[in-house]
Amino acid sequence: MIQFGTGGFRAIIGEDFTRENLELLSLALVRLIREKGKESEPVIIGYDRRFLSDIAARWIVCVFAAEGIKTHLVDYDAPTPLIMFEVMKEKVSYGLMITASHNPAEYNGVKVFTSGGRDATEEVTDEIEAQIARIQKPDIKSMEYTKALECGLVTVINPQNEYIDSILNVIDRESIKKRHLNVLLDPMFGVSKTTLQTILLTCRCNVEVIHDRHDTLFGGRLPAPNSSTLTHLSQLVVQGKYDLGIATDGDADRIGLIDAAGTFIHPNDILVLLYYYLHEFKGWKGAAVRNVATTHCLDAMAAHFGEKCYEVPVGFKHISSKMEETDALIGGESSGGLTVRGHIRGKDGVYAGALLVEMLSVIGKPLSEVLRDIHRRYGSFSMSEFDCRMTDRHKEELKHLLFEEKKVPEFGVEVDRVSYLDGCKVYFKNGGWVICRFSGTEPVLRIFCEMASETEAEKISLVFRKFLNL
Ligand SMILES: O=P(O)(O)OC[C@H]1O[C@H](O)[C@H](O)[C@@H](O)[C@@H]1O
Repeated sequence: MIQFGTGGFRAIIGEDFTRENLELLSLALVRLIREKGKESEPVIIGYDRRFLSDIAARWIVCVFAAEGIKTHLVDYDAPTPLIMFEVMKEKVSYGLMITASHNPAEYNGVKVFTSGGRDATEEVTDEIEAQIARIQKPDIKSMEYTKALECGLVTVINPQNEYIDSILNVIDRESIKKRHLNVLLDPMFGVSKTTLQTILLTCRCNVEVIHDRHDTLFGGRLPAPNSSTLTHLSQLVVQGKYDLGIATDGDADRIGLIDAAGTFIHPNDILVLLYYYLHEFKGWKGAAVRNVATTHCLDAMAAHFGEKCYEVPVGFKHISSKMEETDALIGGESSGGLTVRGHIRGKDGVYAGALLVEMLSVIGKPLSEVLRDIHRRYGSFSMSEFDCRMTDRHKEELKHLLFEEKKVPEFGVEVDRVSYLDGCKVYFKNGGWVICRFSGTEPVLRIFCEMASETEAEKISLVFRKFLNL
């Protein structure tokens, strides 16, 4: 079955990530493209380093070719944001990326992009799902790959230089050059190495890279940059006296950061630091957009700047839409994805990495010190994150309790309101909050809580867990 979640269609290889399903999805998109009258435009296709990604890309372009729709194939493992960039640059309506992003190695998937280089909205993915439901299997045709190339239905393209230059053109290269920073890059066996290393080397940083061989098992780790997966990077940053450690997830749209002291800088803090830097140092004005599970420190900062901060459900497509609607300066999520106005509408770990190096060069202070100043000024915010794997049956039981009976526990803190925008989020009168939601990318339930201190956040999270017997 093909079902789109928070970030595209993701499934276990051989279970639902199969040739048959990918061909179905391709034909569904072909039909949608015809319905929208966009059949004269090429579709941009890219893939990452996961098992079967390159082969899957060929299955897909061959279906498009058989239907007479042209595709432009980036025929090497590339970052997701590079494919989004190409969709934006070529001013086409659709693009596809074969990736399951940060999911475990047994997964693969497809992300769909639309005009401007952004994740397809739910409306678009619903339309694709509806098209899929109407397709009979014998309808599917496929052209031989070499033939598709010969008749110009598939064109192999390489937009890497333009993507790299688009980032180099907006960052402050001269300030970075002056600092001669030592950066340790961890692509987590994924796809950021060439682009991010080239950008940083152009800015005269000394860049060393770890975990860069092609390993479809991602070295046995989850290709998601978080405090537990980046322990090796953190040790090496300290041992090698690097100024910064930068990690990106499997398809390089998310970022993880380790400071010179080996401390993991949470994506919430990355967002806050960047918003502060862009607004106060670069003079780039505008609102911030965050999802329901991201720090409210952004709200406090935005209020102080006389700007707005908008809240949306989890999923970068919602961030992109809100940024478009409000012309916001920055948008991001606590899961490590962010983008800035003027670049692609989707999240970009490569661009975020370059901006963070610029920020470090310009501010010239350790990030932990800048964060301390920020918290002194805008208040103290501490987040506790809890993930729990669950079966479909257990999920249904909890859904009933939370969303039909609408029950929440007694937290012992005054409640301001409860929202069901995405999951169940309880806002407290003291500015803290707790959210309980089912992931749209993995079979897990997430409970995130933000309070003024870590102890309080843990305490509230525990109340929710006990209430749900987790
Ligand atoms: O919490 P989840 O539903 O698993 O989503 C976690 C993240 O997954 C993907 O990376 C999406 O692109 C993000 O927008 C989302 O924040």
